[in-house]
Amino acid sequence: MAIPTRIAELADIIATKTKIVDDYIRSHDLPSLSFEANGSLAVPVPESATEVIEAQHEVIACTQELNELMKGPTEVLKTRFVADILEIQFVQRFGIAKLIPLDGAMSYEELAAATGLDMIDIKRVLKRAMLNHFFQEKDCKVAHTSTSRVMQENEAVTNIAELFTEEIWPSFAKTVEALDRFKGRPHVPEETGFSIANNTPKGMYAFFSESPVRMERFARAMGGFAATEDFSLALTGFDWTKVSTVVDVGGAWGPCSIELARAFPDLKCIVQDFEDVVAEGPSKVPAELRSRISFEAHNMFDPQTVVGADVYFFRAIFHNWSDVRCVEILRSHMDALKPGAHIVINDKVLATPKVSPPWAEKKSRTMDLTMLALFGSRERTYEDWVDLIREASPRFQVNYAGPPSHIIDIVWQ
Ligand SMILES: C[S@@+](CC[C@H](N)C(=O)[O-])C[C@H]1O[C@@H](n2cnc3c(N)ncnc32)[C@H](O)[C@@H]1O
Repeated sequence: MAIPTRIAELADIIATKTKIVDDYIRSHDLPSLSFEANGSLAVPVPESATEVIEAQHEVIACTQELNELMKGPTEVLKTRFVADILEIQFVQRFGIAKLIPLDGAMSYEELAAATGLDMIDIKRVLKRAMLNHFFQEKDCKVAHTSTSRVMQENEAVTNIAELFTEEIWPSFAKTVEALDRFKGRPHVPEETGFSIANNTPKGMYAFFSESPVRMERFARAMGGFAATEDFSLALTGFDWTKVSTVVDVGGAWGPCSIELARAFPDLKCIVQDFEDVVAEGPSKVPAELRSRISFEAHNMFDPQTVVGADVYFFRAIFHNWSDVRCVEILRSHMDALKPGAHIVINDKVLATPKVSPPWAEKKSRTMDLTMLALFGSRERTYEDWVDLIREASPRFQVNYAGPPSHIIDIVWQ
C-alpha cells in the first residue's frame, strides 16, 4: 500500500479535527462559523472545552501547512503580502467600517463622497480586501462581512488595529535596519525600529510623553488589549484573597485594577502611571469602585513612593524593557518592600518551542518581535525571568504559577 503523502495526511487531519469543532458547535446550538455580516465575531467555543480547542488549533496549523505546500515555497515567499496590512490601515484611518450600515450597503461613489477619497482608490483597496473576507460586494455596492463588522462594532479591536498599523507597522519596517545600524551593542529603547521610523533619538515612551495625541492612541490600544484579553487568568493565578493593598504599577487608566477591585471586594488599588495617563483614570472607574481605586502619577524608575503595600502588580510592563532596565525597576521598589511583600508579574512566558500549538507560539513570538521593534525589549522564557529577578536581588524568591496564567509571584524575603 502506498505511504500517504504529507498533503493527504494533512487533509485527513483537517477533516477529522474540523468535524470535532463542527460537532461541538452543532450539538451546543452555537452559531455556525460564517463570513456573513451576521456571523459570529469569534469562534464560539469556550476555553474549557479543551479537546475542541485543541482540534481548532490543529486545524489552524494544518490548514496553514497545507496552504503553503499547495502554493510551493517560491510562491509562499513571493506572496507574504504587506498589502493585507495596508487594507486594515485604510479601513481604520478612514473609518470605512463605521460608514457602512450593517443591514445595508454603500456604493463606491457614496464612500468617495463620505471620505473625500478618490473612488478609484477606494475600489482598488476594498476589492482586494474582499478577497480577505473583509467586506463583500452586493449588487455592486460594499456590504459588511463578519470580519469588517468587527471594525464597526468592536472599539477595542479598532484601537488595536490603529496601533498596529500606525505605530507597529512603520517600526517593523525599520527594525532590521536598527539591528544592522546598532549591531554589537546591547538593545536600548533609543536604538530601535521605532526610533528610526520616527527619526528620534528617544525611546517610545519618552517620545510619546511629548506627544499627547500619540500617547493617547497608545493608551487606547492598551485599553483594547485589556478589553479583549482574558483577565480571569490573572485573577486565578495568584491568591488575591490574602492581600489587601495593591499598587498597579504602569496600570494606565486602571483597567486591571477595575477588574481586581470588582472580583475582590476587600482589595484597595493604587494605580500609577504617567501624569497624562492617570488623569484619564477617575472618570473611567465605576462609581461603586471609586472608594477603592486611586490614581497617582509616578515614574516606575524612581523609588517607589507607596511603602509597605502587600502587592506591586506589573501587567504587560516588563516585556517593554530590556533586562538592564527591568533590574532597575525591581530595584527601585526594594526600599518600599516589607518582608513577605509580593511583586506580581503578569506577562507572557515564552514556552519551549513546539510545546504550545504553532498558532499560539506564533502570537507570542510576534509579540516578542513587536517588543524588539518598539522598545528593544523582549518576551522571556521562565529561565530568563529567574535570571533577571536573581540579578536584581537574591532576596527575591520566585514562585511560578505555570500555564495558563503564567503569573510570576516574587516574594521579598
Ligand atoms: C503595555 S502598557 C500596560 C498597561 C496596563 N498595565 C495593562 O495591562 O493594561 C504599559 C504602561 O506602562 C506605562 N509606563 C511606561 N513607562 C512608564 C514609567 N517610566 N513609569 C510609569 N509608567 C510607565 C505606560 O504609560 C503604559 O500605560
